[in-house]
Amino acid sequence: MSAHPVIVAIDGPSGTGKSSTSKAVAARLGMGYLDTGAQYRAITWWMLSNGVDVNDPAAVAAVAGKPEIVSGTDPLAPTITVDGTDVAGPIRTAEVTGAVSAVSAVPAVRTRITELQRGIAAGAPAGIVVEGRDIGTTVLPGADVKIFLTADPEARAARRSGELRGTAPGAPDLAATREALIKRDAADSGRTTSPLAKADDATELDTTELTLEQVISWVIGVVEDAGRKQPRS
Ligand SMILES: Nc1ncnc2c1ncn2[C@@H]1O[C@H](COP(=O)(O)OP(=O)(O)O)[C@@H](O)[C@H]1O
Ligand SMILES: Nc1ccn([C@@H]2O[C@H](COP(=O)(O)OP(=O)(O)O)[C@@H](O)[C@H]2O)c(=O)n1
Repeated sequence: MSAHPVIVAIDGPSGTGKSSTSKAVAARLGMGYLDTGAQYRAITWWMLSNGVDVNDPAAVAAVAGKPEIVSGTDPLAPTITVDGTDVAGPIRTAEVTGAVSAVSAVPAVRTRITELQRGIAAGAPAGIVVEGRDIGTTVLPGADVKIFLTADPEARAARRSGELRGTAPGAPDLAATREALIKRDAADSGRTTSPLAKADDATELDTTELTLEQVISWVIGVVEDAGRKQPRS
């Protein structure tokens, strides 16, 4: 038994395997799971649905406190609602994907969502795997385990494109997906407030040549090692 519920932070750019890995690790270790990207997508969906100009940071900041975002943390059935509406599907549209970097760069949005994330992590009785862009650096700098996943843009675009083709008829082709992904990485890495970055004490894993199962096993190994090193209660 560890002294406190274990907190695992998994960061990295799009298509590196954060969501699939985090869900599987959490499920196998009996922990909670939080997709922070889904929360930024949810607030972006609300802005678009309410006619807010997502390219006007002041307009976004003025209403950043309005939507109530609730995340369910069961890794086998994660949920996300905005003001009680299930938005799991709508937050994955190309429109939301195209607007999310602008909305998530607004400091008032980040403050609000970061508070929400810290509350969820602090209230996770069995520990939690939290995935995103700034979890190890900003949201949970004291996390027990910090992992930063990377992969070549080609591999990431191919994975994302394959996924979109499976779920969204008329999805953009590989080149368009690659271009959109690189643009979003640059915006997320270049923003002033809490950019996408590897924490100094995070362990990096390049997943380009690895199967998902290999990545999952490696992360579980790192989490179990950290558990062994913790002081016993
Ligand atoms: N190591 C891997 N090898 C091949 N495909 C992978 C690997 N990791 C993830 N995938 C696939 O790539 C897609 C994107 O993975 P996802 O976990 O959503 O990445 P992220 O959360 O980092 O954007 C999914 O379809 C997933 O099944
Ligand atoms: N911790 C986080 C997580 C996501 N985000 C933002 O939310 C967007 C969507 O995140 P996501 O994890 O759903 O992205 P994908 O991995 O699905 O491509 C990112 O491109 C970032 O702009 C963020 O700013 N901080």
